[in-house]
Amino acid sequence: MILLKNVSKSYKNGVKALRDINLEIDEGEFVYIIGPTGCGKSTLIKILDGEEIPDSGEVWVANTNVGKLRHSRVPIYRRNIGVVFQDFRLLPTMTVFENIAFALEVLALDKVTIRKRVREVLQLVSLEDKAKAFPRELSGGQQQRATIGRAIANHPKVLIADEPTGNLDPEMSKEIIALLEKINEVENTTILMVTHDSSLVNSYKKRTVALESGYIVSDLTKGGYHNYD
Ligand SMILES: Nc1ncnc2c1ncn2[C@@H]1O[C@H](COP(=O)(O)OP(=O)(O)OP(=O)(O)O)[C@@H](O)[C@H]1O
Repeated sequence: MILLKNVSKSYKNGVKALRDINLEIDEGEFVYIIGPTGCGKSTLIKILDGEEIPDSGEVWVANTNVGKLRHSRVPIYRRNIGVVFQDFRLLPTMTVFENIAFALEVLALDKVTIRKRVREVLQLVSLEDKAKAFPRELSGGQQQRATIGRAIANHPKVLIADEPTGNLDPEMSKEIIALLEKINEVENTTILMVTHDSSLVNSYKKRTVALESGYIVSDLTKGGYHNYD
């Protein structure tokens, strides 16, 4: 599903954000990407969603050669990927239902199909009773669940969650991990969760790829990470 071959990326200021990255992630996998601040996690995400182009190497996501994607093809390619950030980014003037529906309306799907999928998603993220609520009326955890619902509405092949628990307390963080696991299982979505929270990674024992100074320093199938910072 995801394949990076000898990928390197430097910025104009000379910072080498990623160095010779080799990574293969199969369809349906759940993988944590962990590492200290500045290790290259965001750069990796930007390369996967076509926002940045690597200096060298190959990047394949869902049979698309992302590094070679023409600029005009990026929006269509991004339909394969759902991205969730730590700061939710829901539209404040729309209800939860409308926020999720909006992700499908831009794809010009018909109304009946949209309503059916939004109801299905609301059930999956356990927000059926909040369909008519506005984001400001929700707790942080509920807002993040709505954001995740919006990100998966279009059945993306890959869901990238960039520090999705960054603004949440430990209890809500657990809820979000449980939801991501459920989506991974029910929808068979390949999930990449970026975090710097080693305690979280160590309590869920899933494949964990650790980055440091732009290098992959470990890739362990049953988790495990020790931050030497
Ligand atoms: N647009 C940019 N221009 C120049 N340097 C950049 C740019 N974006 C990131 N960098 C640098 O590249 C390195 C990797 O940054 P990146 O944002 O990928 O790290 P990160 O692991 O996501 O960090 P954090 O956990 O703080 O978000 C850092 O040294 C950063 O300062």
